[in-house]
Amino acid sequence: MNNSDKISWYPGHMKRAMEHLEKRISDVQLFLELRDARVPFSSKNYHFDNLMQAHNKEKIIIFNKFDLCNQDITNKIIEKYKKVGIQCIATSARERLNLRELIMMTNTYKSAKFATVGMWLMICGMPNVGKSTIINQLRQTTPKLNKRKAIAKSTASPCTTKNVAGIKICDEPLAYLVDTPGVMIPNITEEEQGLKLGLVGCIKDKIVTKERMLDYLVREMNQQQMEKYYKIYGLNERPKTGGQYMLAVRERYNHYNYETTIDFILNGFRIGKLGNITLDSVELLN
Ligand SMILES: Nc1nc2c(ncn2[C@@H]2O[C@H](COP(=O)(O)OP(=O)(O)OP(=O)(O)O)[C@@H](O)[C@H]2O)c(=O)[nH]1
Repeated sequence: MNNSDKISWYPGHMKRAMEHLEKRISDVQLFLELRDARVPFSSKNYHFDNLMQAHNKEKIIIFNKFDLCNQDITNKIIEKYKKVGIQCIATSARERLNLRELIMMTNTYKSAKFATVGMWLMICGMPNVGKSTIINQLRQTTPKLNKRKAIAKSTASPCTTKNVAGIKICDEPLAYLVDTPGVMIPNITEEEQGLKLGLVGCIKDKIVTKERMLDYLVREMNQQQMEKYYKIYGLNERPKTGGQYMLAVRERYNHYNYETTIDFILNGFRIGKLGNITLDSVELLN
């Protein structure tokens, strides 16, 4: 990642996203901050936290994509957060895990002001963490709403969530989503954070090079003693570097070029084929 990449990714997007959040902040009773459970700290946005504090707003942190992470680590983080009074929950929007529990959790924040009109929520999170998927799935958990078609578009590439204005996501307890899901743009200060966010698809591949991401991934998977990532491609030996891994997979599948192999591996990682992993360490909490 070079400086110009950092600059082009961050300020314009970030400014617009934050302006949008600020405009709607008074309409919202509770924010749902969606993070990718594979990067539970790297997908946090400090500007967002400052904004919440400045406006005295509460939030629930949702560690989504629980089906893809190291679940022991997520459980430890949740335990630690809860001890200091931070509300959080692990979900898998794809597998509809804990969505009803999430809605019940939001209900505990209901104040007298919102008693008859229901809860007004806003979902915020970095690109690709699953905002659209969770919105659509939340509606599916409500019997009367589940026959309607999806209202938020979900794709595997970052930055596709579009306006979804004031929609009902639950009948009992009554809950609405206010306006556009807030897309928080990462403020990347370290290369390692960029590599992690690139791997899970929160930032576009052109921002960090795919070769560096692959090298980082192999190092992490080796450090965590994972085996599935090479065995699944029929390799008997643990590769030492991303380059070694890529060459072995390319030879095995007879790919036409390196680019095809790298995309093949990165896509495999992103859908969880290479094994469950969390790239941030729980020690970052201390
Ligand atoms: N395995 C898994 N995949 C998920 C989960 N939630 C979402 N996805 C997938 O992640 C990708 C991105 O999901 P979206 O819902 O489009 O993410 P988003 O946050 O709305 O993305 P932007 O529009 O870029 O901000 C899609 O391919 C989803 O199917 C989950 O809990 N588990």
